[in-house]
Amino acid sequence: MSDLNDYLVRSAAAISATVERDLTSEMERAASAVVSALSSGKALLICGNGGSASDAIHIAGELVGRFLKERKAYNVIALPANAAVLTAWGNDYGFDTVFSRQVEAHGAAGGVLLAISTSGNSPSILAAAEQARMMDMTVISLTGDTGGKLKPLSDILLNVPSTSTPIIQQGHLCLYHYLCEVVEARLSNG
Ligand SMILES: O=C(CO)[C@@H](O)[C@H](O)[C@H](O)[C@H](O)COP(=O)(O)O
Repeated sequence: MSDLNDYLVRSAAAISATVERDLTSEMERAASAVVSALSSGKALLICGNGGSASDAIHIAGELVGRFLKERKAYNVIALPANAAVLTAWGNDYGFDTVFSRQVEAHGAAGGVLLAISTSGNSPSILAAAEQARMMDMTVISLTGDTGGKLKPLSDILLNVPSTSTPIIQQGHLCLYHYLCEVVEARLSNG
């Protein structure tokens, strides 16, 4: 088998393992929390580092703009997208609180934080989840196999059964595209 096909087989295996884990009920709870927040004027805030920062921005693009349907804009903010806040706060106070500071700014009780971390152990993500919990927000986490230190800070854990960062990220893409589809369908039919 070529290296490419081997990579594709390993990627598909992680998706199959996610099917076997059966995250159906967790995904239903996640979609309900997001629909409830957005329909009551609360924000969905999303954070992640590196590739997961790109994922956060990707999700905000789908939900502020459009995914599959023409409909109103939704109140969704990708916290890694604000370079001025990241650099000012990170430079002056340290990187670990760059997302928690923004949760404090934009979050509210009844809102949702979607925390994306393949390891589940990134300090900036843990601090954001702690801040969201303090503010009575729902914390939905996209992680790798164990959920790491983020698991006990999460109300809903969507964990892809792999320990490879890029392969976990590929699983996250499937999960959050599905979440966008369900949220958009429910909000635009409501
Ligand atoms: O995209 C990749 C690897 O695929 C990297 O940029 C990766 O996201 C970074 O190393 C992150 O800092 C990893 O953080 P986390 O997923 O463990 O929270």
